[in-house]
Amino acid sequence: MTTIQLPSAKLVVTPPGSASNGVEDPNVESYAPWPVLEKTAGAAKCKYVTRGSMLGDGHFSVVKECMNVYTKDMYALKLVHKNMIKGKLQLIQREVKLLRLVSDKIRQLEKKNFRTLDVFEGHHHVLQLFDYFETSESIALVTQLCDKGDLYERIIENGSLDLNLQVKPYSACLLSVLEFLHSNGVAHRDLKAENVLFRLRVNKNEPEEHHGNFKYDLKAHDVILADFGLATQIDTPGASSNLKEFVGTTSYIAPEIVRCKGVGSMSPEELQKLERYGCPVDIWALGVLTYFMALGYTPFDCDTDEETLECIKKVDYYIDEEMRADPKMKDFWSFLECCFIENAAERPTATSLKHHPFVKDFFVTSASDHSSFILPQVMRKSGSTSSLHSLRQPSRSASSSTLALMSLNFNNTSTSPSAQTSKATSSTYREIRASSRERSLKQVRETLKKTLSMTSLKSANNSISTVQSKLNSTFVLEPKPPVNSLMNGCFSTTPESRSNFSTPRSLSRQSSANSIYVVSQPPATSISSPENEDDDEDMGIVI
Ligand SMILES: Nc1ncnc2c1ncn2[C@@H]1O[C@H](COP(=O)(O)OP(=O)(O)OP(=O)(O)O)[C@@H](O)[C@H]1O
Repeated sequence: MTTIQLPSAKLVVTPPGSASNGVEDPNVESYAPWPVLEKTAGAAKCKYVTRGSMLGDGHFSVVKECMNVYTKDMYALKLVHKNMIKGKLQLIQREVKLLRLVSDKIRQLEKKNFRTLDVFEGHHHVLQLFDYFETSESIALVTQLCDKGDLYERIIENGSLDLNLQVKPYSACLLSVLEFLHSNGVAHRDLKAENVLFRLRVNKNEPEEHHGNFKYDLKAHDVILADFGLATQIDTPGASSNLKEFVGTTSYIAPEIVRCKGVGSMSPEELQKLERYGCPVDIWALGVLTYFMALGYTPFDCDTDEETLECIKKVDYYIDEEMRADPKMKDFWSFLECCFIENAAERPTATSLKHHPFVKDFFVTSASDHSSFILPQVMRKSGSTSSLHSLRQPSRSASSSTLALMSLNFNNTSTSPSAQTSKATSSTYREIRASSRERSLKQVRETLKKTLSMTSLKSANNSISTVQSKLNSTFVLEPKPPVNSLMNGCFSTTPESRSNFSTPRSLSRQSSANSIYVVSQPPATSISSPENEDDDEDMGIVI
C-alpha cells in the first residue's frame, strides 16, 4: 500500500504496485534519462532573473516572474523545493514529462502553422514548458507567463460570470483544450478554476480575425490551462495503475474517481475489478467549472467531503428551479446534463461536445454541421433524484447532505433545511432563496473559497504527513543526472536574483526558440556575481 500526501488540495492514493516513492517499479513506465548537455564545464550560472515578488505559490512550489537575460522574454519560473518532495520524485518527473510531451506537440503544430477556422484552438491554451533545470535546492520549471490572474479570482470577484459573454466562450475554449489533450492521450485530472490562468498577451488584435459577429469577452483568448501535476498519459504501460488513482479536487472529481477511494488498501481481486478511468473525468470537471462560472457556487459541494462524494456518485447536484425554467439557460443545463453523465463510457467526448448548442458557435466545423446535437440516450433514462427535468423543489433539499448554500439560507431557522424545504412549496422556497441570496452569497463564497482551496481527498490510509516529509527530507534524483547538468538547462548556482525588469515584455509563447529541445546553451559571457546583484537591474546570470 502506498499513500502519498500531495498539497492539501490534492491527495494521490496510488494502487498497490505503482511506484510513488522514487523507487522504480517494473510495472510502471520508466522515465527517460536526463538529457546530457554538450557544453557543460562546472555548475553554471542561470540565464534567468526573477522578480522578488511571487506570482503564486503551491504546496511544493513558489512561482515567480522571470526573464531570459539574452532574449528579454518573460516567463514564469516555478521553483519546486527538493526538501518538500521527498519520496515524490516520480510526481515531479511525471509533471515535467507531461509538460514536455504537450509542449512538443504544441511546437509541432506551431511549426506546421496549423490552423482551423474555429475560434479557439486548444493547443494555444495549454501552459507551455520552455526550459527546466536544477539548483541545489530546487527543480525549476520555466513556463509561459500568465500574470493576469486566474478564473477562480474572476468568478469570486464578480459573484458569477455572464453566461453569453463569458461562460460560453471560456467553456468553449477549455473544451478545445481538452480535445487537444485527449487526442494526444493526456488526461489532465485537475481541471478547476484555480488552474485556469490568464496569460500575458502582447498582440491585442491577435484573435480579431476569427471573431465574426459573435460578441464575447476577448479574455477567453488568454485562457491557459495550467498545473499538470496530476496529468497522466492514458495509453502508456504505467497508465493502468495511474488511472485507478484517487486523485483530484473533491468538488470536481467524477464518479469513477470516487469509486477509487481506498484504492491503496484494496485486495488484488478488488483492484482487478476496479475499472480504470480516463479522459471523461475532465469532461465531468468541465461541467463543474461551467456550473461554477455561471452560478458562482459549485454543484456537488456539501458540508462534508463524504457527503460531497456521495452526491457525486449519485449525480445529485443542486438545481435552481428558477434558473432551470429560464429559456435563456436551456442550452446551459443541457450542456451540464451531458458532462454529468454518470457512466463515463456514455459521456460525450470533447470532440462531440463541440457540437453542443451551448458552445457550437465557437467551432466553425460544428456550426457548419446543421445536425442538432443529440443528447445521449442514457440521460433520458436517468433516475437521479436531481433530474434536470424535475420541476419540483431542488432535490438537494430532500437529501440528507446539505449544500452549503442551502444550509446558509436556513441558518436562522430552528428546523433542518430538509424539513424546511419539505414543507415549503416551490414558490415559497424560491422566495426564501431570493431574499436570502444576497445575504448568503458572501458566506457562500467564503465557504467555497475554503472548500476549493483546502478540499482534499482525505483518506484513512494516508500515513505520510506533509510535516513529516518536510522534516525527514533528503532529495534523491533517480536516475542520477550527469554531473553538472540536468534537464534542459544546467545545474545552476544562481537560480534567483532580483531585477527591476526595465526591458520590454514579450509574450513567452512567441519565444519558442528557447525550446526545451535546444540542448546546447549560449557560451558563458558576462556574469554578475551574486554578491552585488542588487546593484544591477538586469542581473546577468548566464549559462
Ligand atoms: N505560468 C504561470 N504564470 C503565472 N502564475 C503562475 C503560473 N504557474 C503557476 N502560477 C501561480 O502559482 C500558483 C501555484 O502554481 P501551481 O499550481 O503550478 O503549483 P503547485 O505546487 O502544483 O500547486 P498546488 O499543487 O498546491 O496546486 C498558481 O495557483 C498560480 O497562481
